[in-house]
Amino acid sequence: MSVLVVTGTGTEVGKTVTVAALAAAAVVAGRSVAVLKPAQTGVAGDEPGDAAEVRRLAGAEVTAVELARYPDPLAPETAARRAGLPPVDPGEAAEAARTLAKEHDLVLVEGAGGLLVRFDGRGATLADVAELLGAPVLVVAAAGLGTLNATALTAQALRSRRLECAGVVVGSWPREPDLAARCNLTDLPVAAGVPLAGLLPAGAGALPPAVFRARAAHWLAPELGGAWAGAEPSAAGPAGR
Ligand SMILES: Nc1ncnc2c1ncn2[C@@H]1O[C@H](COP(=O)(O)OP(=O)(O)OP(=O)(O)O)[C@@H](O)[C@H]1O
Ligand SMILES: C[C@H](N)[C@H](N)CCCCCC(=O)O
Ligand SMILES: [Mg+2]
Repeated sequence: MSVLVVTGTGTEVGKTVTVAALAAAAVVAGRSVAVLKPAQTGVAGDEPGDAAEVRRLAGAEVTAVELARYPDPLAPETAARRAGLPPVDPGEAAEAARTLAKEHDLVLVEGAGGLLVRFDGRGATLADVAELLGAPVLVVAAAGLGTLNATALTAQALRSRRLECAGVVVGSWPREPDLAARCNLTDLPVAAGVPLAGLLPAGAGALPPAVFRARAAHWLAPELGGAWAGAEPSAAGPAGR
């Protein structure tokens, strides 16, 4: 059983849809999968969060676990404080992942926002969870101008904590990539110091789940359980290839 922590260079970069693709490729390959979202913010009541979205796209075989949710769409520390609720403890998050790893071939842990977003008043972050687990961290990045700096900063933060970076994935590859995006196919791995390990085509999250599951492996490199050979998604978009 293995645990993979998934962070991003920020929020809204495509972590959830990337986690869903990782889960789908593993399910299709006959592996058991759990997704853990330690801190879900910006959802209230019984609204579906990221873990539920992963299960919707990757299949009901996926075990989806959320440790805490807070209504304000903010960093978990801030959202917990404003809600008067206890923050997520990184030790509890790591223990939850270990427990899931006893019964699943693959456990995917999705952060909230970027790597150093605070969980609690002590400044604990997803990096602390990864350190406690000794788990590699996959970085999900944006495609276009600005992503090189954000990716390099995230990779540097991982290295400074002696955390293994499992690669960088572009969370939403545009149908008509501009000059910066096209150059980033070469420059992103240099900025990150690790290989480019996948491209999620823009719109992938909106595909019918059956199509998403059938295509997910094409978007991820073999080291992530996929069959992506480095080509850009076809212009036909995520459904086509
Ligand atoms: N490849 C994609 N296909 C379809 N929609 C996408 C894709 N990437 C991102 N989005 C959309 O952008 C929004 C943010 O994506 P996503 O939820 O994956 O971000 P995130 O990095 O997981 O954010 P958070 O920090 O809240 O977890 C969502 O509404 C999602 O539908
Ligand atoms: C609400 C959002 N979708 C995420 N769940 C939380 C993102 C926190 C980002 C904090 C920050 O980097 O400014
Ligand atoms: Mg998400």
